[in-house]
Amino acid sequence: MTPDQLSITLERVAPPREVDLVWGKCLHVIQENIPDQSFKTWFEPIRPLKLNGKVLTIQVPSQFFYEWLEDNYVHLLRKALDFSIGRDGLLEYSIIVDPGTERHKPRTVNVPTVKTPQNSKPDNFQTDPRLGSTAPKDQDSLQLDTYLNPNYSFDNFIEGDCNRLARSAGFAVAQRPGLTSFNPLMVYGGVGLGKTHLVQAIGNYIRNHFEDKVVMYVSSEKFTNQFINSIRNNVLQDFTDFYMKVDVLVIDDVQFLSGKEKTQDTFFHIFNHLHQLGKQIIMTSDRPPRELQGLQDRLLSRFKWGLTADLQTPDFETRIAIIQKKLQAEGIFIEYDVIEYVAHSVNTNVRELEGVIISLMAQASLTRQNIDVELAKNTLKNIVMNEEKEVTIDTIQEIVADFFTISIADLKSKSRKKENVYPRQLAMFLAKEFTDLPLKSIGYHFGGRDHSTVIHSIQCVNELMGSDSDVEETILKLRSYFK
Ligand SMILES: Nc1ncnc2c1ncn2[C@@H]1O[C@H](COP(=O)(O)OP(=O)(O)OP(=O)(O)O)[C@@H](O)[C@H]1O
Repeated sequence: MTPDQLSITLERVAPPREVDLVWGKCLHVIQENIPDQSFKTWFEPIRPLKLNGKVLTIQVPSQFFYEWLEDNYVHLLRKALDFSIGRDGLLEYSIIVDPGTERHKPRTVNVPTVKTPQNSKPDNFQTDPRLGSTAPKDQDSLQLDTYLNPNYSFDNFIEGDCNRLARSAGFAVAQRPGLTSFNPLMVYGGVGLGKTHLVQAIGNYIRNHFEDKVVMYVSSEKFTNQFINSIRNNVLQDFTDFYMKVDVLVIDDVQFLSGKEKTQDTFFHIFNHLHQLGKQIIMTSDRPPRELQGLQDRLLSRFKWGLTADLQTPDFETRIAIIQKKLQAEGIFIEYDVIEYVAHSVNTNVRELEGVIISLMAQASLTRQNIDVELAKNTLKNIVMNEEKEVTIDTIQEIVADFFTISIADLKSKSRKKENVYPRQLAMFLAKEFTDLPLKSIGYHFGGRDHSTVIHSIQCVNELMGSDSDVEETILKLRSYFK
């Protein structure tokens, strides 16, 4: 290296910032006082932002993260501040409220006791000046855009086989509203599978990329209430005029219009008017148009003019990706085996999956435990027990292990001993019968076996049942526990 190169290298090394040094001292104290795993989870993601006199500002990834620190580590943080700044040191949190847009919400906390959180302001619902509407300001008044939730975006909508068509059609519509052949775009699917998320993402995208376009998102329920109010207040013309002026109409849960003839008549006219003008119409429904009973045929036939795309239950890999995205948004780190366990166990819909993750975080916060598979199991057990009384794979394993007086560990182990193999095969057989889990997931719950082992076990039990009355009797007994 020549002296010139050396001097260049030296010039590039920035001196450490004071805030980094101070936070480094804090971390030193913290690391000495808590397990490595907790340190990694709760302190590594923190970024020191600035030091203003004795006030240290740190950036935390989410509201949840901040609350966790406050609930669990406030005394440790005080100790760390005493060491690095002194007893009059103060800590200020900067919370990332929306990771996508990097907005920050300052929140000052004088460790250990004084919190001065700034609550987010309620949405400022105003009538929209672009339409000159004079509708009164109540919850069913006519307002634009404000019903769009900015948290729903394409970026945080995970793509998988379950939603590929709907997502790409949605994205095409968002890029060229009214100009594709997907007009109307009808997205349908079961509860909690992302219909609202997807159509709101389309609305948000259009709003952010086409300033002049007026986007209206409304649930069919709200639309109906507005319609009824407009008749009551003798302003039906204002109501239809309002909707006929929008560029993009997103109407959620159209199955709700079922049986409401007058509302359907008005919607029909609005639909025709907008469609003729090349305005974009986007709808969701909990079932395909052909199954929408109580809707007029003339509406149903129009729903089919554009594209109808469905959302299916996400597969295992998509569930993993959804959980990871959710954790990332919350700024939480959870070991992969826990994520895998939850993804294997919750295969109904995304809302439920998110619910489990939130319960898990809450549970961990309340009991001050690390988020591990054991905690996930207990959380899931409680949710399932309370809400559905559904048979879970854990229950099956517990009952079968008890029945044969072997341990659950043996039931799941690789042991080839006869006294373990037979109960294991029976448990897999019952898991197939009583849960909706795919074979791959059942195998996963039995020590990570693959789906062909599960098929083999089920075949063995079927054969034994036909040839051995004791086996048949055992199965009858075991079944009775789950019915
Ligand atoms: N593909 C996905 N990627 C990320 N999050 C998703 C995805 N699908 C759904 N979600 C999340 O799951 C939750 C439920 O989704 P959403 O409310 O859009 O479902 P829905 O189909 O409209 O349900 P409902 O029929 O009850 O109205 C939301 O928090 C949403 O963000």
